[in-house]
Amino acid sequence: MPTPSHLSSKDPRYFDFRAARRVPETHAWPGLHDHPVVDGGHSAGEDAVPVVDMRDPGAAEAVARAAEQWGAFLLQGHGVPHELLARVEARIAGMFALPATEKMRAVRRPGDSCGYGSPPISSFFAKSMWSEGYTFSPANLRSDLRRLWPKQGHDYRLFCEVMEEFHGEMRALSDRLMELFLAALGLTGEQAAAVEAEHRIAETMTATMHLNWYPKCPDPKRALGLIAHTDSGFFTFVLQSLVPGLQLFRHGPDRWVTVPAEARDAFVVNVGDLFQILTNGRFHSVYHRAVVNRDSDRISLGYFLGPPADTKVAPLREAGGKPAYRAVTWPEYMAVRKKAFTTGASALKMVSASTSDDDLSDLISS
Ligand SMILES: C=C1C[C@]23C[C@@]1(O)CC[C@H]2[C@@]12CCC[C@@](C)(C(=O)O1)[C@H]2[C@@H]3C(=O)O
Ligand SMILES: O=C(O)CCC(=O)C(=O)O
Ligand SMILES: [Fe+2]
Repeated sequence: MPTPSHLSSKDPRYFDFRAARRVPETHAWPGLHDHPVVDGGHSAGEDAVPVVDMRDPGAAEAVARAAEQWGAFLLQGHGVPHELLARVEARIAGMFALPATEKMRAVRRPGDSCGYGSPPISSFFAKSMWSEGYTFSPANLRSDLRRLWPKQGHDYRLFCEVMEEFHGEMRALSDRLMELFLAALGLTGEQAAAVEAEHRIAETMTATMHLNWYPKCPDPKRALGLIAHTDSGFFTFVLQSLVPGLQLFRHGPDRWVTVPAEARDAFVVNVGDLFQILTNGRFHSVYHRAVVNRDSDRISLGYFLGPPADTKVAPLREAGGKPAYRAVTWPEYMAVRKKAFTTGASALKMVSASTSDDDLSDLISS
């Protein structure tokens, strides 16, 4: 049967992770061990991944420290019920356990942000990752999910219901976290309300969900679950199963810090590139990757928040200092980042205030 033209040779349709007895060259990444890996558990001293408890009166200061120094933290006391998170995880596991032919009905088409298969970033690399992913928009949940379950049966209904409930909780939590971030910048409640009235940041934020499945791997030292990257939006909540695999990059000395996975129901919060721009560099995005292991599959969920596609993001006056970045929309930033991947440059540097209007529009359009 002819292969649909939108499938590349890297499409997971051609690779059965379950049957693999070794990691082939197509999936073997060089340079994975250039930096040591350390544990980021709570007793790890300066490598302990910061923890923020939203119920704590000192939460805003804890967010400020973590967002300035790490660009990431574990979030506890968020109020999203354990029982809901358990149902979400069970439904995700069920979705990834579908036969490949069924998952591939929803394959990501070129240029689409939603769909099944490798995440968009994979198109910039020659090697394939040891994972499958599924991206969808909670705003179009029912129609997006019909590509996966065209008959709209029992599994479709349960998946949609649980994801709608989860999205409801997460969208409300996103507003609360945005308030906490503004307080962390030093804004009083009144100033934060004025910022929101002027820019409508929290009100207009959009959510995208990306689910990751990292099958167990016969030779985890050669393979990579998700290539090192920064998230591009404002911030991301990551829910990881009890299997560790997420690593955060830290400088001085350069190392990967493994985020502990045993903290029941904690979300990892990653600061994204557009938030670095919005906060004028006060909070910085975090470079992170996911590794795989020999014994267990791993599942994670990313709930990505960012501005609507037509909204320019520029440094907030209230963040202080001379604006360090130019104003960009999310799609414009993605275009710059694409360019950066192909040239090895830094996308954030490319949108710094020192880039001229003309150079920026060249970068976006070319
Ligand atoms: C909202 C988004 C962020 C994301 C691109 C996307 O449109 C949907 C998938 C997201 C994801 C998940 C895996 C890593 C990542 C870099 C990628 O390729 O797809 C992120 C994107 C991002 O943060 O830029
Ligand atoms: O699997 C993980 O823990 C990280 C996932 C991630 O970074 C992403 O989806 O952007
Ligand atoms: Fe990420």
